[in-house]
Amino acid sequence: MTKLSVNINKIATLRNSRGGNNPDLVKVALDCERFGAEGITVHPRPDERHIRYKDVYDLKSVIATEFNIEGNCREQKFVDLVLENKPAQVTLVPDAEGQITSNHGWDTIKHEDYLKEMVAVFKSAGIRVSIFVDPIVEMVKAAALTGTDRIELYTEAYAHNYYDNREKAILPYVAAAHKAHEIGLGINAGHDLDLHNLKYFAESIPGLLEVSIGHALISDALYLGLENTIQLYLKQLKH
Ligand SMILES: CC(=O)[C@@H](O)[C@H](O)COP(=O)(O)O
Ligand SMILES: NCC(=O)COP(=O)(O)O
Repeated sequence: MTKLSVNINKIATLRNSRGGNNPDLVKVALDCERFGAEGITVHPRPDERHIRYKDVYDLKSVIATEFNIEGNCREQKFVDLVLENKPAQVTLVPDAEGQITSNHGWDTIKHEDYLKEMVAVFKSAGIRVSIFVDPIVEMVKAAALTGTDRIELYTEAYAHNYYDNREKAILPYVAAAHKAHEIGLGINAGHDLDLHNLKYFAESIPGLLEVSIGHALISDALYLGLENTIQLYLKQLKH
């Protein structure tokens, strides 16, 4: 069964817009768990425009499900943060500073040696590692050479092309997933997954272990309520 990890970046965006503690990020994380989320994802960025580094410490001490920290391991501050908090999983994402949102996966061929080094750093601290990649078979193959436990398939292209032709949009993901299985990598996925495109994705990707969803889920919660929204997302993952 695929686990739903709720990305709470957008809750922090809302909180930061007024400088106080409303909404309370920790409370929202705990409520997400209470409402059925099987993990909590955060993606602290160097400018701390949503998740602050301090939030990670606050969350780590209370989260009972799988805590997933995403970010760019080229930032030493990020590496230290992850090692000090020891989440269940770290997801390595190659974002440039100031980027609006993630827009590409790692070039695992070009950066194989570097990634191998970083994967070893996190794994020796007992942290499961996932590498964010585009759905390209060659990138999946090279990811395996780094020693990573999992890959996270970057699903923006799938989400973008879903309405046009979902059968075509899913093809590179199916090929990437088959390769990942063949070489023993676990599969996560995320970015722009939503209530419309999630079910077909989860049904089409065998052995999908986890999806992390933030933007659409938090937006849906404005209309549907957080508890109901989480239940609806969980329903899409049951097949
Ligand atoms: C790696 C990924 O796809 C998501 O974590 C995405 O980057 C969310 O980050 P923002 O909330 O900053 O857009
Ligand atoms: N790893 C993807 C993630 O955490 C959430 O991405 P999005 O749903 O906010 O696009």
